[in-house]
Amino acid sequence: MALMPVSDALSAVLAGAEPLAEEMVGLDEAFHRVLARDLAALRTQPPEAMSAMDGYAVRAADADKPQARLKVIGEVAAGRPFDRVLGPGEAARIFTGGVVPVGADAVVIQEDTIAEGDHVVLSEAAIKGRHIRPAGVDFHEGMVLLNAGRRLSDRDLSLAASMNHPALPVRRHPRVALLATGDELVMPGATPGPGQIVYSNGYALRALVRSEGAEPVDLGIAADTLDATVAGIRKALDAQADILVTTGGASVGDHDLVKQALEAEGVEMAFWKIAMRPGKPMMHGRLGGMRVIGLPGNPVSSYVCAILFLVPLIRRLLGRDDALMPRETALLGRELGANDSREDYLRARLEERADGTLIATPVTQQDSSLLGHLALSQALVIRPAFAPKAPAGSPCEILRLPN
Ligand SMILES: Nc1nc2c(c(=O)[nH]1)N[C@H]1C(S)=C(S)[C@@H](COP(=O)(O)OP(=O)(O)OC[C@H]3O[C@@H](n4cnc5c(N)ncnc54)[C@H](O)[C@@H]3O)O[C@H]1N2
Ligand code: MOO
Repeated sequence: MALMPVSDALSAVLAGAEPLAEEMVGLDEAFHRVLARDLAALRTQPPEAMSAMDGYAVRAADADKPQARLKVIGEVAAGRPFDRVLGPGEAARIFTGGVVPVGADAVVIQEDTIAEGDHVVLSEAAIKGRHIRPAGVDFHEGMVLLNAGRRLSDRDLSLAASMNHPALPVRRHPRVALLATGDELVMPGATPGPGQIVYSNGYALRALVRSEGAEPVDLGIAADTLDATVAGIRKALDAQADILVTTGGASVGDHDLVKQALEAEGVEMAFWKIAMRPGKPMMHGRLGGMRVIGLPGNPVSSYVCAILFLVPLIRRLLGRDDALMPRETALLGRELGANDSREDYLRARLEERADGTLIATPVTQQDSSLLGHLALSQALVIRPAFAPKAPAGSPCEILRLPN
């Protein structure tokens, strides 16, 4: 049977993935959360024309050349506006953030003035509008400055505060349950017995899940039995996981029981096996509201599939406006042979030349068990199925790996 193309598999994983419910959180908690609704300013900033400097508010027409001598009629500090109108020949002492008095249309900085009792002499001419921040120069009440679907940055939090929002509507964290399978797995730090290997996949996956704004739920390691795998799936349901990610047991061996266990629990499989390397035995299905992604056990396969399928799914559930990872163009750092029927995702080193050109050099060993090469790679080079031989220097598509 022909394997499912990667793009069809991604469409199946994302089909019907609607943003999760919203919740209100305080500004400090909103960092890197995804905004659930467009956010409009609740006020105009600055609310009135304000001075950008310490000095004197003046009427520019009174002081269009140096040596103008003006009467100082009062003082304006930030938060302490003053209610008099500036008349001809008058000035007001003003400090940064002070509301510019009615009648004034320029500020002369303190360094360009000489105070003489209740008068001030300007050593520079005043220029209309100079050192004044007009009302609303930053934003006006009602303006939408942050859009739904945006992952909030540190600067966004200050902007939202300035818009006078003490709390923001964000999408709740998707819960991602991770269930490893394999009799051979022991935890890091243990002394592995004959043939045993150290469990590693979950660490990268949980970190990736967390960095994408989802909440990982660790369901541990299930033994290679149907009962243990079914018990793990039920734990995911009990944990109200939005997504269950299994690792291992996805292929065709006698001990690969994940698909069987999922189907026994009523999972409707959308696909099993895709035309991709690494990641061929990946599967996907649904159990009620829980989406299931069955990843292959090889550590590189599970990670690459998580980047390609799990990350966009989490982003869709968060309602992000950038669910699909951007692809870039680079030049190949070495020759590649012709590809077969599986789309290839080659681990590659990435360098940037002085002129900005990216050079992606696939590591020579691409076996899907090699974590050393994965850790040293910064990108995946994407080779379409049946791509012909490509010489060094030819353009290729890449996907950057997260840091
Ligand atoms: N006859 C065939 N054999 C295989 C095929 C195939 O099409 N026909 N596909 C191969 C491909 S491609 C992959 S990928 C693997 C995936 O198989 P499974 O998903 O069943 O994975 P396991 O057999 O359970 O494990 C593979 C490998 O990875 C190690 N592993 C598993 N989990 C972890 C973990 N959490 N941390 C670290 N290492 C883990 C496991 O010990 C195995 O060495 O199947 C091929 N076979
Ligand atoms: O496609 Mo499997 O995922 O090589 O290694």
